[in-house]
Amino acid sequence: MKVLVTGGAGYIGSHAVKHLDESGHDVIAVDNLSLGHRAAVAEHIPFYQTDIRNVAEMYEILKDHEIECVMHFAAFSQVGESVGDPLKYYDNNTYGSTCLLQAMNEAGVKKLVFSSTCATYGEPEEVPIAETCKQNPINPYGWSKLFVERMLKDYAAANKDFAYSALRYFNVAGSAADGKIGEDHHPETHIIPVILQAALGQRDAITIFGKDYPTPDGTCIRDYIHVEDLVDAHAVVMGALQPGDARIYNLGIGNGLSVKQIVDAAKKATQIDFQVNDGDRRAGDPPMLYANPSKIKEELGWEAKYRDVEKIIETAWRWFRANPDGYNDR
Ligand SMILES: NC(=O)c1ccc[n+]([C@@H]2O[C@H](COP(=O)([O-])OP(=O)(O)OC[C@H]3O[C@@H](n4cnc5c(N)ncnc54)[C@H](O)[C@@H]3O)[C@@H](O)[C@H]2O)c1
Ligand SMILES: O=c1ccn([C@@H]2O[C@H](COP(=O)(O)OP(=O)(O)O[C@H]3O[C@H](CO)[C@@H](O)[C@H](O)[C@H]3O)[C@@H](O)[C@H]2O)c(=O)[nH]1
Repeated sequence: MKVLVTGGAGYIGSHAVKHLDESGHDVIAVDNLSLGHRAAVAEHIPFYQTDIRNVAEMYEILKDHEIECVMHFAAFSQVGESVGDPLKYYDNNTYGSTCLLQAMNEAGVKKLVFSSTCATYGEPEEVPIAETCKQNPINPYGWSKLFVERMLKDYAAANKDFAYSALRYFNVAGSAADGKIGEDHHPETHIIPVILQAALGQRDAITIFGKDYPTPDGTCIRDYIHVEDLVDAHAVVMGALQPGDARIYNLGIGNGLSVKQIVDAAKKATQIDFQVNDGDRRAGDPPMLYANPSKIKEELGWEAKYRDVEKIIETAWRWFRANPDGYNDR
């Protein structure tokens, strides 16, 4: 299929571009490089440094390449930042997706796979979280994505030949197994890369944000899925999309792990006893998020291959040790 990946130079988008290319699809990448890295996209892949809010340019790219499906990763995604600067999130994530849909509409592109998030569930009424769980975000980031889900539902209702999927990711981690690409965020806020920076000596310590949550060890619980499993699920979902489809899936493993458990797993994976400090809660963090991942397994036969977080951390550790300065472009 001819696929355009937005946010293709970012962490997950670059893994999607690589996976689609290696699976024989015709893939092109768009990224404004506000956070992404040109070197994360292989030279032979057509790349456009374009903002998704530029409808005219996006229209031209979609038309020129006769794109059949868009995988839409471009967004800002830091929960804490979204609490302090909500307009930044509504502008880029919600309005940006509106612009993208306008360009797709004009260019006649009928398929979209959208990066949603388990942050749309807020503090879920029950865990594990099924897709039917009420969506009630507790931070602007989650709202900025939930609005897009709603917009897609309304757009699909008005355009019966349109097909889309909203994939609600839990916490994405790890790096390509062949070590070619990895995670490089500035600033880095995600727990696993922050820990690995501490293990490399680039940080004095890591801080656990809150030990007084209503969880067994008092730290927040999340569900960590390997980035290569995640992008594989995208390709499977894309292949299943038929006109009129609205496929909503959780992408997680279904295994809730606390921040303390992640710290312990990282100490084992790295064999380094980095310093761990206790800190206050971070604004906007729900105590417990983990998936019921059975819907995608039942409907499409897909499930994650990486089950062990230590193995996931090992792939990230390999990338961090080989590339201590990431793509070295900041
Ligand atoms: N990382 C996670 O754990 C996680 C979990 C749930 C959902 N998500 C979602 O997955 C997607 C990708 O996340 P990521 O971790 O790869 O983030 P990332 O920051 O590494 O990648 C996002 C990319 O989008 C680009 N971008 C941002 N705004 C743009 C715009 N207006 N026009 C063009 N390009 C733009 C950035 O330059 C960056 O390269 C996001 O939509 C995020 O909300 C991520
Ligand atoms: O230095 C740190 C960083 C994080 N945490 C904690 O670790 C957990 C995971 O945090 P992080 O890695 O920042 O991920 P989340 O805040 O859970 O958000 C990620 O996962 C969400 C889905 O759960 C996505 O929607 C977001 O885009 C993505 O950033 C949270 O409890 C944090 O409070 C710490 O204790 N110390």
